[in-house]
Formats: sequence, C-alpha cells, structure tokens
Amino acid sequence: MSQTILDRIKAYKLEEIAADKAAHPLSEVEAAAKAAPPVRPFAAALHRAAQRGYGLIAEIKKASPSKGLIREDFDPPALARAYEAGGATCLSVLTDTPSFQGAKAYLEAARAAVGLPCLRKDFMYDTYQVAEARALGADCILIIMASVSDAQAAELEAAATEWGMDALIEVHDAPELDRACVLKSGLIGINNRNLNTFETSLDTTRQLVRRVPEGRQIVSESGLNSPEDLAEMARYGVRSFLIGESLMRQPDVTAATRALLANPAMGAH
Ligand SMILES: O=C(O)c1ccccc1NCC(=O)[C@H](O)[C@H](O)COP(=O)(O)O
Repeated sequence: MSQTILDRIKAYKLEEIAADKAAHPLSEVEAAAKAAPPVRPFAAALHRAAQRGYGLIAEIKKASPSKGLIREDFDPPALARAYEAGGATCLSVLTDTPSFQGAKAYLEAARAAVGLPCLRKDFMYDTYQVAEARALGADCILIIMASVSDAQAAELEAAATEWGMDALIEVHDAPELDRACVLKSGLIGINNRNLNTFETSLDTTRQLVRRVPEGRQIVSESGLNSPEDLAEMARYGVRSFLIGESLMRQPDVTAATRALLANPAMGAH
C-alpha cells in the first residue's frame, strides 16, 4: 500500500524526536518547561468568546502540503499582533518545518508578542514533545486522532494536563470522534480537511457535530473562508473556528480578522 502524507510526516517526526532527545535530554526540556511563562487558559478563552460571538483560533501558517507557499511576507510576531488587534481569541502556530515551513522559534516569538493563549500546531507522538511545547510557551497541544493510537492519545493528553495545558483533540470521521470522546478533554476539533487526500468540505462538521456528546466544545477547523461560512457553522451550533490559509492570504490581516468576526450570527450555542 502506498504511503499517505500522515505516514510520511510520522516517519520524519519520529526521527526528529530521536535527534531532539539526543541533543536536549528530557531533564533539560523539563527544566525549561518549568521555567516557561505561566499557562494562559486556552479552552476557557475560547468558551467565553464563543458565548459573546465567535471564538477564533487564528493560525500562523507559512506553507502547507496541500497549497505550498501561502504567505511570503512572514513575520510571526507581527502576524500575532495583527491577529490580536483583529480580535482573535487564541493563536495556532505551526512548528513543523518540513511540511509547513514552521519553526519552534515562531511559537516562542509569536506568543511573546501578544497576550493570547497559543496552540502548538504539530504532529505529536511522544510526551517529550508535550514538555517541549510547554518549554516553548504553548498553552495547548494538538492531538490528531488519525495519527495516534488510543494509548498514545491518552498519554499525550495526560502529559498536557500535567503541564497545565489544554489539548485540542482533532477528528475527521465518526470512528475518530468515538475514540476522541473516550478522552477527558473538552475541546474537540472537527477537521474539515481529509489529511490524506486534502479534500476539504464543511459537510464534515455538519455531519459529525450531531455525534458530539453534550458538554464538549467544538472547533471547526480548515477550509473556512468567509463570514458566511462561519454563520453556516453557527447554524449547526458551532461557534469556534481554527482558520489559517484564508487569513494568511490577506495583505491586511487585522482588517481581515476584524471583518470575519464583525457580525457573528446569534442563536444556537
Ligand atoms: O493544511 C494542510 O494542507 C495540511 C495537510 C496535511 C496535514 C495537515 C494540514 N493542515 C493542518 C491544519 O489542520 C490546518 O492548518 C488548519 O486547520 C487551518 O486550515 P486552513 O484554514 O484551511 O488553512
């Protein structure tokens, strides 16, 4: 069977983690995590924003496997400030280099420039990466159910909790959602993008939302482009969003963020 993009990412990530562990032993990373600035509440900020209007996790994303280079003029602290000025609730910062041209330093720099809680957007397989995320200042980690076993997901989630961080549990189909619901995290991200084919459809959120148990906070992720998209998701009770490309393509990121959030649809929460 041919390798999927997630297989390829996993293969190089495991090599990267091994190299990182050799260069920076866990004890060193844990010491840095303990010395990191205090955690900013991520899920709580999103919840509050979604009650008043929309919760927005605005993503700092230079490139992607599906689109190649997205934004040439790429200054993470400036983009973080632009998102904050536009009304974003939280930031997501890609720290993966081979596929997204991200960097760990981007997370540190973006977070230091603003007061917003930050997600380390990466492919997590090892609790070493969770400690590293905290050392970089992350307030939340991503757990992609398509790329980890149930045991790995539980271990990553427990490590995030131990470090005081939140975990966004990402799913793309019903079996992944059922596995995610066994975890404790209240934050469920429904990714509208199939990470193997790159096909993006808001139908993914429309279909999965009804299977999410009461009390979980849903974040619709990927392929959201306009106030109309957000209003459509709000019709399904989803008021929190993770958006990268459509904002990253705008010359004025503050104005684009402000325009996206200007007139939230009211109604279902
Ligand atoms: O964005 C991709 O092409 C991609 C490919 C393979 C794995 C993950 C990928 N993206 C990660 C994300 O989930 C998105 O960056 C995020 O949800 C924002 O999506 P968008 O608003 O469509 O940039």
